[in-house]
Amino acid sequence: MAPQKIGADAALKQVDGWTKAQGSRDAITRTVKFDDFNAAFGFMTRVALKADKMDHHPEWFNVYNKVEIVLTTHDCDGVSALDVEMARFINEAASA
Ligand SMILES: C[C@H](O)[C@H](O)[C@H]1CNC2=NC(N)=NC(=O)C2=N1
Repeated sequence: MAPQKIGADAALKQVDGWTKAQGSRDAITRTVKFDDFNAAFGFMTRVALKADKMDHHPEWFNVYNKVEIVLTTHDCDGVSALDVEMARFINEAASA
C-alpha cells in the first residue's frame, strides 16, 4: 500500500533545517557540509543503513565534504511521513 502524501509544506512544519525543492516536484531538500570527505562519507554510510532498514532512500549528491539531499516518496509522487522520519534522522546524523 503506497504511503499517504502529506506534501512538502506540511512536512516542513514538522522538521527544521529543510526547504522545498526547486521546480515542480513535491520534495524537500537540505545541503549538509562536513569538515572533510571522510566525515561526509561516514554520514552517508549511517543514512544508507537507515534507508535500507526503512526501505526509503534519499536522492543525494556528494562532492568532497558537501552532501545535497532530496527527500520525496516515489510511491505517492510526493512528500510523505517517511520523508519526515528520514529528515529527522538525517538532522541527528548530521549533528552527531
Ligand atoms: C520496492 C521498494 O520497496 C520501493 O520502491 C521503495 C524503495 N525506496 C523508496 N525510496 C523513496 N524515496 N521512495 C519510495 O517510494 C521508495 N520505495
